[in-house]
Amino acid sequence: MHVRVNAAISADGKLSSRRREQIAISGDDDFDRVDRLRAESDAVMVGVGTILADDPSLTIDSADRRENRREKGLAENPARVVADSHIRTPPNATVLDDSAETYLLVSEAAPSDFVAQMEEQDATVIATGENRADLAGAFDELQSHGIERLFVEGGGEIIFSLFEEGLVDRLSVFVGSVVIGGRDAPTLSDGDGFVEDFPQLDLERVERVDSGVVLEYDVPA
Ligand SMILES: NC(=O)C1=CN([C@@H]2O[C@H](COP(=O)(O)OP(=O)(O)OC[C@H]3O[C@@H](n4cnc5c(N)ncnc54)[C@H](OP(=O)(O)O)[C@@H]3O)[C@@H](O)[C@H]2O)C=CC1
Ligand SMILES: Nc1nc(O)c(N)c(N[C@@H]2O[C@H](COP(=O)(O)O)[C@@H](O)[C@H]2O)n1
Repeated sequence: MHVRVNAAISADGKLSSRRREQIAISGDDDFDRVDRLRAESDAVMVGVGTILADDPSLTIDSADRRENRREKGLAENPARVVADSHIRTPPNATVLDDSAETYLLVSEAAPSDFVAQMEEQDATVIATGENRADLAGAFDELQSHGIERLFVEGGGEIIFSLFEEGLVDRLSVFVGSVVIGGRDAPTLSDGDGFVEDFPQLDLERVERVDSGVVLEYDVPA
């Protein structure tokens, strides 16, 4: 499986403010770049923190791109994947609507009545890991469902875990020309953080987009 991570950060590295509300850091051109990357993927993934904060759709905006996928025999939207160990995704979350397939990556500790409720809503539940979803194991299972190109849009907790487990192949970051600040505001990579063996990146491309810049990195194995 090929895993690409993308996020938009402020010039001081934040994904959002301390209120953890959705903030449009990207401008129109960057949102369009992200829409193209979604269209080129088999699935779009976020952590449940992003579901609770943003209630995203994770679908493709452009009708042309959806049509293009249909012509290739693909579903008009990529699948949606939510890392959600104990099922905190609300039953009325937009990712559970019928515009795309949805996978929930849960742990074996996820309450069985919540699992049943998600399955009733046509979500596919993949259980790995004792108390927290085991991402590597869950990705193997996603591959068996035909997901080869996974596009991860955040947030900071899930991005850290993916780097920690060596699961990231590519990273693109839009750096907006704004300062958000706040010691409790989420950053691109949160979790416990690294103290040694910091993942190294190869900077491949820098492009001015909107009033910011897109940095495109390869992540060597
Ligand atoms: N600017 C941007 O591009 C973006 C901004 N955001 C912003 O980021 C914030 C949300 O980020 P954040 O709170 O970090 O949430 P995340 O979306 O990273 O979700 C984190 C949650 O995912 C669950 N999870 C399941 N398995 C794992 C695992 N193996 N490793 C880590 N987490 C796992 C955990 O909950 P549990 O233990 O219950 O499973 C964890 O709390 C919001 O403010 C949102 O607006 C989000 C995306 C993009
Ligand atoms: N690329 C990008 N730029 C920003 O400024 C953002 N705030 C985000 N957020 C991500 O996009 C998701 C919203 O998706 P929908 O438009 O609802 O499909 C949001 O949940 C974050 O993952 N991204």
